[in-house]
Parts: sequence; structure tokens; C-alpha cells
Amino acid sequence: MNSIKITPDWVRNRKNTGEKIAALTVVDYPTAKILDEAQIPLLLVGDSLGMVTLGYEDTTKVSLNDMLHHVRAVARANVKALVVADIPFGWNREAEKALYCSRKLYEAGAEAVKIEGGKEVGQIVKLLISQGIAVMGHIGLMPQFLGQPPKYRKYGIDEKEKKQIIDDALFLSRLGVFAIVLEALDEAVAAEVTRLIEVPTIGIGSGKYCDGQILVFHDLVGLFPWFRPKFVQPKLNMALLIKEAAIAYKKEVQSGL
Ligand SMILES: Nc1nc(=O)c2c([nH]1)NC[C@@H]1CN(c3ccc(C(=O)N[C@@H](CCC(=O)O)C(=O)O)cc3)CN21
Ligand SMILES: CC(C)C(=O)C(=O)O
Ligand SMILES: [Mg+2]
Repeated sequence: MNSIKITPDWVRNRKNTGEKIAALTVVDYPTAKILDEAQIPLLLVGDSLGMVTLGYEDTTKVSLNDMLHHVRAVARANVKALVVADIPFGWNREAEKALYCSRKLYEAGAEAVKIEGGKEVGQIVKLLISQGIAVMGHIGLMPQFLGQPPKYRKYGIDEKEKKQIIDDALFLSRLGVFAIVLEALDEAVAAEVTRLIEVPTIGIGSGKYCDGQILVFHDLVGLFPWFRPKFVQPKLNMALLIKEAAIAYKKEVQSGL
């Protein structure tokens, strides 16, 4: 499958193939290498790194420099996967700023950017695409815009919100995004969006009917037990494995071995 470099068009062309896209977030060089060996086709340097790597309470404290630092680390791994970077808070509501930010992310090694928002980011998405930037959409729960403290909930339950989500998805896909992340959507709404739009939907906490799924890497391996959305089923308990290794090491040192 991925002996060739993955491109935004490769991702876009998964639509209606029945071949689901398994995406993960990544923040560093070794993990990028390992996930690439596992043939994960899409790696997102997500602003969730602010929480799982930098210890902020939410994603709104993440700076462009934080993002660039991690994008560079991931880029050094020279992966076959498509490397997508989140446009961080503060850079995605003015077209010129978003373009500047996207160019910086590209210089650091990103091959596409992801932006939170629907119709309200239309002009920005248009500008980015016209300038040769590949854009991934992100609707439903948008952690950058939840307010303080963030209130995490399911989206699309009431009719008005459901309609807005479907409109936003159609709107973004017509603008030319190559995929759209659906975060914390009601499963039936995510299924309907997936049926209606012409680009792949990548779900997180949005049920099984999306064209792909994305998960925060730290959640997959149980490396961030302090904040865990209900939809996460960790495959490993890395936090415990690390603790056990450290305890074993300490015992070794103390016993003079
Ligand atoms: N470690 C981590 N994993 C993530 O998936 C993640 C982050 N951090 N930080 C930023 C956002 C926030 N995310 C979230 C958080 C909660 C839900 C969610 O649906 N939570 C509940 C519903 C509300 C509740 O009852 O608490 C759920 O059903 O899981 C979804 C996405 C996804 N992102
Ligand atoms: C959860 C994914 C979609 C994300 O935006 C992130 O990790 O920042
Ligand atoms: Mg994000």
C-alpha cells in the first residue's frame, strides 16, 4: 500500500473505495518513525499536543512556535505518511494570518494544514487553497472555540445544529478541502455527512460510519490517563509500563547492580 509518498489527493481518493483511513496524531521523531513503519497513512501534528505533551489545560494556549517545534521533529522522520499540522488558536480567523501561519508550518515540514471551523472560515480556506496549501476541515466539537472552561459534549443532536453541521461540511467540501475531521458528532449525523460529501470524513468520537478515524496517539497507548474522552479504548497502558520500568530501574540502582 504505502510504498509511495502519501499526498492529499491519495487521502481524497479513498472516498468510496471502502478502504478506511486510520490516522493518528504525532508529536515527535521516534513516534513518527514507528507509526510510519506501521503504515499509518496520515499523521497529524495536532494542537492536542498542548495538552498531552506540553501540559496545558486545553489547546488554546498552544503557540505557532510550539507547533513549528513539533512539526520539525516529525518532519525529520521523513515519513511516507501525509504530515498534517493544526493551525493553532489565534491564527485561523484572519486570512492573512492564516496564510502566514500555514506557510510557516509548510516550511517546518507540514504537507497540509487543518483548520477548525465551517462557513466562518470560508474566505480563509479559499485563500489557502488558491495559494497551493492543502487544507483539511474540522467541524463538530472545535476545542479552540469552546470557551473557558471547555465544555465537551456531543454535537448535532438538535435539528438546528445538525443542519448547520451538514451545511458546513458541504460548504467546505465544495471549497476543495481534501478531507474533513468530524469531532464528537452524533453517530447518525456523522453517517449522513459522510454520505453527503465528496471527500473523506475522518471521525473522532463520531461513530463507525466515517471514512476514517483519528485518535490522539497518547490515548491509543494510554500515555495520558488524566484526560480521556469516553470513546477512547486504549490498546496499551504506557503510563503503567513506564512507571514499572522506572521502579525496576530504581531497584537495580539501589541494589548496586
Ligand atoms: N487526550 C486528548 N484526546 C483527545 O481526543 C483530545 C484532546 N486530548 N484534547 C483536545 C480534544 C478534546 N477532545 C474531545 C474531548 C471530549 C469529547 C467527548 O465527546 N467527550 C464525552 C462527552 C462529554 C462528557 O460527557 O464528558 C464523551 O462522550 O466521550 C470529544 C473530544 C478531543 N481532543
Ligand atoms: C483530535 C484531532 C482531530 C486534533 O485536532 C488534535 O489532535 O489536535
Ligand atoms: Mg486539534
